[in-house]
Amino acid sequence: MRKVTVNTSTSYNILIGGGLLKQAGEEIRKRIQPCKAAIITDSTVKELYETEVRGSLETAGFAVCTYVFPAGEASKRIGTLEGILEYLAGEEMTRQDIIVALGGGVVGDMAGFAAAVYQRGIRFVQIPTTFLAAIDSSVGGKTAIDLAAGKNLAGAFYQPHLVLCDTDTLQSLPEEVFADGIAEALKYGVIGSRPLFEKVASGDFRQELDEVVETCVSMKRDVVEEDEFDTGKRQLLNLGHTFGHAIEQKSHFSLTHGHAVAIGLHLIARAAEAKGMAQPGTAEEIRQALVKNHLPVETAFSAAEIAEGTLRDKKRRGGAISFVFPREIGSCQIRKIPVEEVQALAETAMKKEGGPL
Ligand SMILES: NC(=O)c1ccc[n+]([C@@H]2O[C@H](COP(=O)([O-])OP(=O)(O)OC[C@H]3O[C@@H](n4cnc5c(N)ncnc54)[C@H](O)[C@@H]3O)[C@@H](O)[C@H]2O)c1
Ligand SMILES: O=C(O)C(=O)C[C@@H](O)[C@H](O)[C@H](O)COP(=O)(O)O
Ligand SMILES: [Zn+2]
Repeated sequence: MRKVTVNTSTSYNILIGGGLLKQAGEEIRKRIQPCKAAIITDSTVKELYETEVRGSLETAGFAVCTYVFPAGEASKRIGTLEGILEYLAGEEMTRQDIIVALGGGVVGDMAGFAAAVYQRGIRFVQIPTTFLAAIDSSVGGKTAIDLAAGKNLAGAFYQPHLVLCDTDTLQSLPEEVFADGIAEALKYGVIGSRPLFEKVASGDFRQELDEVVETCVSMKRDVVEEDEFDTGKRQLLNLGHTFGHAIEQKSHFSLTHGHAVAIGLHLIARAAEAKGMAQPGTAEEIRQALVKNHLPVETAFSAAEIAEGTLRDKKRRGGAISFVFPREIGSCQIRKIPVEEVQALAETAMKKEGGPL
């Protein structure tokens, strides 16, 4: 088992390894006295892993109840949050009890936000079951729901008490869901590690999953410890997300987060290169890595539509939005772009000799 420690407003461990689900109860009991534990999960993950986690918690002395909502991004909304909060109240959960978020990023973001606001905050444990959640969303304390206007527009910074990543659960992921995580893993590579980028780009790292998860969460840990509340360096983790979130929202969330980030990553690399900010060849290397891993690199939305969606980004401050631009694979910079120049930036990203991309 691998262990990464995160020292933020609260300190917690990320445990990574095969077979951890059956140790969940024991690992949680090492940190939290037996109490009531509400497992929050989605309809798909419930069928796969809830029984094992419930059994492990009960053996360790926890009294377990489970709340299930329909799988998918469409559930990451205020109605689901209300359902969870009313359920917790109906179960008479108190501040000494815990939430266990069992699932992908949607479950983690939803359950984390519920934990942040229920009785003004109860402890929660993340048990990620997608590659994306394992390397990214379960760590760092961003919790959120979507609004009709855009992605993650209501939420809280609220750190988990423990992250338990059983990498065996990643075996049951459909390929396209696994690929969502690959987009975020490539993002980490572009932000700060060419070796990671090359390993993930090769598509040949399934035998080294634990190591890849550890590398990614360690990179995220380093950034989040320095800037927990996203006022500076943490914005690097938004590489590919500024256009990506706009595309995701414009698709009415029919495009998954990871797939939208893949397109956003390619577009911003093209823009950086066209503006002379990135080493020539960077965008093509990113494009090839994405295509090799069956991720999209283009969108049918226009530059005007993407720019319009981008205006609601949380990195906007008045008349400017911060964008993360690659310099080369392994190095990025944050630059402010005036709102009125965002559409031109999107046009530059989409322009191709002889016509638009
Ligand atoms: N908080 C953060 O820092 C952060 C970081 C990145 C992404 N996110 C958010 O995460 C969400 C995307 O997360 P995701 O890609 O995990 O999507 P998801 O949670 O919707 O999971 C994708 C699908 O996989 C299914 N699934 C989950 N685990 C499975 C397993 N082991 N086997 C088979 N099927 C399984 C789910 O039921 C779902 O249908 C987005 O809402 C995004 O905004 C948050
Ligand atoms: O943890 C972060 O910080 C990130 O930016 C990670 C992203 O992968 C993630 O999608 C995050 O939820 C986006 O943050 P947001 O603040 O733009 O909603
Ligand atoms: Zn993301």
